[in-house]
Amino acid sequence: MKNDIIASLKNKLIVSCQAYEGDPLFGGDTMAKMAIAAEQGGAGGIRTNGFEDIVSIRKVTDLPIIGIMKEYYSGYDVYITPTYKELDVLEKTDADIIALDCTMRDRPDQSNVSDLIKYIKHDLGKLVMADVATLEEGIFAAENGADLIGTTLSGYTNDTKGIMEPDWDLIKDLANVIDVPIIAEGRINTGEQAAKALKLGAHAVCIGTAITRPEVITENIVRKMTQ
Ligand SMILES: CC(=O)N[C@H](C=O)[C@@H](O)[C@H](O)[C@H](O)COP(=O)(O)O
Repeated sequence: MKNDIIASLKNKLIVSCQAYEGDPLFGGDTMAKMAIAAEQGGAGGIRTNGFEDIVSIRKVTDLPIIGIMKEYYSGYDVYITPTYKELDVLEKTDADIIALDCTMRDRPDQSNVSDLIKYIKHDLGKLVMADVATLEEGIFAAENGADLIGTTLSGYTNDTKGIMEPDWDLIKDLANVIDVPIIAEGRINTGEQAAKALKLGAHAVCIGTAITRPEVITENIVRKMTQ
């Protein structure tokens, strides 16, 4: 069953359906509609944030769901499923896969990546997607049992800040070095880029902003029109 879920994602597009409080599309109802639209368009999986959105999306699709819970703790940079507290919320959902920050940065509850991965796999019985920013973090997460490795955090840590394109080198290096399937994620905005990620060895591609954040898509177009 678990292997089937991973196999079903091969060469597929995962659409990240996320909106924050204050965003025009915020809410479980709109995120569920986004997920339906993604499925109609041929997506093979959904990534989404928080209890309400996961539950709302599960009601409308059988596609594999990657669930995260973003929580911001003062004094800490880790915010994608940072502590056991968020895992205990995600446990109550039907997300198939739980994604979490697997960088080496300090976590608010002093937990560590290795124990968190074990907890998700063995105690919660769910698949683990490790969101990383570097090759070393990807290798560490794979060695510690992660089922999928995502390039999600490249460009968003002190070490990797300033990368504006998808991190092609990271996608390629992870795919070459690690047996665990790689999800190419972060700043992939076109079909051509998604196809390139697969060619570099990614198992699947996850796209958010370019599909599900119309305010950002609009802003980018308007900016180009006024340049
Ligand atoms: C760094 C971070 O917090 N990434 C988040 C992870 O869930 C989301 O905000 C991104 O939208 C997602 O990774 C997809 O990336 P993009 O939106 O670039 O296609």
